Amino acid sequence: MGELSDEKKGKEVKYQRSYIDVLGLCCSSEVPLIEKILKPLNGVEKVSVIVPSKTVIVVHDKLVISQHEIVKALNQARLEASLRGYGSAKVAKKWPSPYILACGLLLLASLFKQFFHPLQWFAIAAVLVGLPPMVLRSIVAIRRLTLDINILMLIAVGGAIALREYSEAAFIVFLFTVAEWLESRASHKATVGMSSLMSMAPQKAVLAETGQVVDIGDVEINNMIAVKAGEVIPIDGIVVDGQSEVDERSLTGESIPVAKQMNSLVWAGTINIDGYITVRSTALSENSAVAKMARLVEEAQYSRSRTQRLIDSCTKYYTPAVVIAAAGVASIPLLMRVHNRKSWFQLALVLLVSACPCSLVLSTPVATFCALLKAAKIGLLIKGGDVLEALANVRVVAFDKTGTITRGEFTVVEFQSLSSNVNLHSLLYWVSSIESKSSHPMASALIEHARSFSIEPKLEEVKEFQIYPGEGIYGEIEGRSIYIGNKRLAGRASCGTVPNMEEMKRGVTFAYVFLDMAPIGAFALSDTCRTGAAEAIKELKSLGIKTAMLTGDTTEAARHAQTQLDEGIEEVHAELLPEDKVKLIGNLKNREGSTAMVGDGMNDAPALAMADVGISMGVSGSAVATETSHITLMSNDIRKIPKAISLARKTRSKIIVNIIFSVTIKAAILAIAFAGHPLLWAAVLADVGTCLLVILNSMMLLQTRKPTEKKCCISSHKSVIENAEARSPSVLQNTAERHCHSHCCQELAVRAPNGGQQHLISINDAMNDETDGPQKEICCSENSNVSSNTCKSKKDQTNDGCCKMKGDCSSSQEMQERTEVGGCCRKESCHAIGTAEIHEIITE
Ligand SMILES: Nc1ncnc2c1ncn2[C@@H]1O[C@H](COP(=O)(O)OP(=O)(O)OP(=O)(O)O)[C@@H](O)[C@H]1O
Ligand SMILES: [Mg+2]
Ligand SMILES: [Zn+2]
Repeated sequence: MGELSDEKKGKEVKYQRSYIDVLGLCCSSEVPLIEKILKPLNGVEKVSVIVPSKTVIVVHDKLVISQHEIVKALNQARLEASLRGYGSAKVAKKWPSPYILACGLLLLASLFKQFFHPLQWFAIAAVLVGLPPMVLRSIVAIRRLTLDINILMLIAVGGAIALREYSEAAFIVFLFTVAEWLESRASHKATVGMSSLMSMAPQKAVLAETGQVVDIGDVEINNMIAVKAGEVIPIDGIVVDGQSEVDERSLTGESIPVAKQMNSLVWAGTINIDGYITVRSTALSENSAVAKMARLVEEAQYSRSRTQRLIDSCTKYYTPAVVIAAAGVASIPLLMRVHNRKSWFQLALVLLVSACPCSLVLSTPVATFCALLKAAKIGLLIKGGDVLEALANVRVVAFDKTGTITRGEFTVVEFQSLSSNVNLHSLLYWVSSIESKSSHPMASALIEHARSFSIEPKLEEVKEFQIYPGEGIYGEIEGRSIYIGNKRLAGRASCGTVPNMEEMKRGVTFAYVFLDMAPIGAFALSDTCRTGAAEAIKELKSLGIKTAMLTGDTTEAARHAQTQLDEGIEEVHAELLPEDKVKLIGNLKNREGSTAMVGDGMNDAPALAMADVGISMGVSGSAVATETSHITLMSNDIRKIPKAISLARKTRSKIIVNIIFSVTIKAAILAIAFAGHPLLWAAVLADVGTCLLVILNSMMLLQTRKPTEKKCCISSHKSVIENAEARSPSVLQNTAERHCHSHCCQELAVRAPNGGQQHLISINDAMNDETDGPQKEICCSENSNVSSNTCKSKKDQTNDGCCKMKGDCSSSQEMQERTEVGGCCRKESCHAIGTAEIHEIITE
């Protein structure tokens, strides 16, 4: 075993993954060519070609073949390959090459041949200027025995010249080269997105102890890494020293910075905004969340969707069939000596040009690629085009409750002993010690509860620990066999009757503690719904999708959540075992059609696998759930689910439009040709034009509409800070800490008129609420963009969170990073974000 893993490790070190930009990759018909060039090379392990972004990914043995040798091999075939370094996306060719321009000018001149006949020779010159790259690529393709678009075009040009239609020949060359340039420009955006995803984490890290800069590949688990303000965190890990705000947008798609202190988890590729932190690495660089994400997006490229497979298998026959037909149309009239041989020959050429299936071949992968990229940007990891297709067809979405609809952050509302022989103290001690071995969300609440009574749980005292999924846990402590869980567990504990805990607050989760065939304790916990859960359900409904809740929790807890969601969920099933969830998903699939399941826990994995689309929660969610699922929500925001479904549906319609477009245009050109008007230039224009339009149409998926929820509450901060300060500073402090610790206004505390009770509402509700002014105060006391330690003291902070005077900055080192804005200093990075957001509010 040890030997095997050593070997594997050696392999990982030896193999390198290189990203190569190939500008000359214009059509998917060139994929086999690239594979034929690279696969036979010694040391090349795997080649994958991503057409939409013109990227070739090569896994190779760096000792046998270097990156530069691979690039050289591609360049020998005139593929304009170049190595992509870290963080550098290739620059799109802004201007067409001088050859293309010269070709165009000569062609233009030749069009005036009516006035001056010798001008027709300019067309020949145009062909000669524009042709060389096509010829060189054709030669390579012929040598590799592949038929590619360059060869087809070359034959068409030759044919046009043979027919003495020089302008036509020049036109083909010009159109073809211009289209290629336009395509590379169009796909530039996709390429940038792709490479930014793949090179999000830096390649170097600074060791905290020595200050030494090392290659990220050499960082081992449990190394201490120093990350300065403004730097990208290079590795996944735990903060062991310092505190900071981290921008996790690259991973979760959330624009709100997250506060990190001791023991917080941080991820590679996220940006440390304003503090100096030391991070203990918890994963090797190649296993970081971002590396996994990049690998998944990458793999999603070669996992072809059903539509794509269908198209690919059609075009496999289409091209040769059309080429053979063209040969027939050209040669048979020649042999039969029919009189209008010229028009038959023209028809053959039109057929030949139409044999290129590029727009049809590109119709699905480009749209899929753009959709996956877009999804990754908003924090949704979708594992392939097939998933996207399935998602577009979803009719029902089923949710797990704890940790999915609710936060999974329980608080103990009641804890009592049911037996006169057991005092509360020992009961709490036993329960908390056994729960220390569980990772269930209830466990941490129970442990906290015990600690609040100064009882320290002792993990090491627990023997024979066991988990009963959907029921509870079992453990032995101080020689006692204790079961903790719901009433199902009574059977295991051989306890006949379970007391009906009417006195426990209704509508919350409750559970029992059993010892020696009798219930000795009972406790009740509560949990609240996630921000945006109700909204997500509402949005799903507006998309015509049914929702269901499948929970292992009590009926009361399920009802409680349902009430919080405004009775939005159509089907609620409670007190389920993991296998019941699987059965119910099966039922839903039969009854309603395509079903998605959203869950977080390890016990949800079977249901996730059973569903047509399994969606798991969070980078920090259970690993099993993440592995089994088809989609991972990088942030725990379930509002991303309706977004994902809309995206999938949009992608589906883009693909349909692309296919219809490609097929009808090609069919029209062929029909016109067979009807007696073989227009060669139109055929070429249709071919390159549809290709381009398919790409542009798909790229529209990448467009970002500014989401309204991004509105931040700087203006509302102000009013609240002012109002609260006017009343009492402690109110402000309190509100800040209780509700606004996550920096911005995901949630706002709203004070009722006359200083009544506070309650929480979501930012959207607050923004949408028309009533404004004195009756309502929206708060989020601290400025979201400026960390609280910006100024030496809170008093020095102005309403929008900056320090009044430069001298108020807390340290000279920090001062350098600040800029002076309107007489106050704040951090440069904050300043940038701050202005952007203020601006947004003003314009709205
Ligand atoms: N560690 C534990 N301590 C106490 N009770 C437990 C524990 N684990 C599970 N239980 C009991 O089992 C029930 C269901 O377990 P679990 O939460 O794992 O199911 P689930 O299907 O994931 O439900 P949910 O929809 O609430 O996430 C819990 O409500 C609780 O009563
Ligand atoms: Mg669960
Ligand atoms: Zn084509």
